[in-house]
Amino acid sequence: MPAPAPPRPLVSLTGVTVASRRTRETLLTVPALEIAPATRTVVMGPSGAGKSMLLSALTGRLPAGVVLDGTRTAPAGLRIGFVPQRGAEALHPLLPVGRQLRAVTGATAARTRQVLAAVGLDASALAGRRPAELSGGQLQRVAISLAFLGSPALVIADEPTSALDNASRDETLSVLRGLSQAAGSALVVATHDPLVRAKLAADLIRVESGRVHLGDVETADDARATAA
Ligand SMILES: Nc1ncnc2c1ncn2[C@@H]1O[C@H](COP(=O)(O)OP(=O)(O)OP(=O)(O)O)[C@@H](O)[C@H]1O
Repeated sequence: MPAPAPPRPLVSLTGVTVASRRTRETLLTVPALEIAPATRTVVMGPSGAGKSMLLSALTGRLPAGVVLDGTRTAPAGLRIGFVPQRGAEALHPLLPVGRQLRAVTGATAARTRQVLAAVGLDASALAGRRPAELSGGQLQRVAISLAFLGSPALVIADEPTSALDNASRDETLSVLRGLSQAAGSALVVATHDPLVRAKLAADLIRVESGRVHLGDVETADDARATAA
């Protein structure tokens, strides 16, 4: 019997470059990259290397002032959830948290309660509280709930733990891993922290000086660090 065909990737980038519209400087080069369903990947690299730009290229939503050349393919209507560095960035500052989760996603109160419970939060305790009344770790878990309430096939997180203490970091990674596994969503996380990769048991993409490398290859940055 022939082996089953591998699942179709959620997003493929082929021969992609992203450049500044004004200066034409190339900011990111992606020879070939595929994100398969239900996989976990971390994107690592020095500050300014192009990690956030790669996340934007994967979503197909680029910041103003840059242009993408090459081929990005993704199924029509691909649902993508996004988790920012600070949960507050995903939330309206004045609306009670429970109400805004339902208003933004259209989810029922029961489903909202269920997803909040999955990240360790009690919906009734949050119902009347605004984002400023929650801790950084709680806000990050609310942002994760918001991302998963939309039933995404792909969740993108940009430095989701860099503003957290170690305990909140571990909790955040544990809920990201647990929810993505339970929902069958692929997870792509940009980070500076090698522990994030270990705790997520994720594949690795390196970005160095705007160029994407797949897997545990030694980059010029690694060679310099080893030589130092
Ligand atoms: N809207 C934009 N227009 C032009 N250049 C940009 C724009 N956004 C980012 N850049 C440039 O693209 C390059 C990559 O930036 P990016 O934010 O992807 O880096 P990063 O690896 O995520 O860095 P950090 O870890 O510090 O967040 C940088 O040189 C940055 O100045």
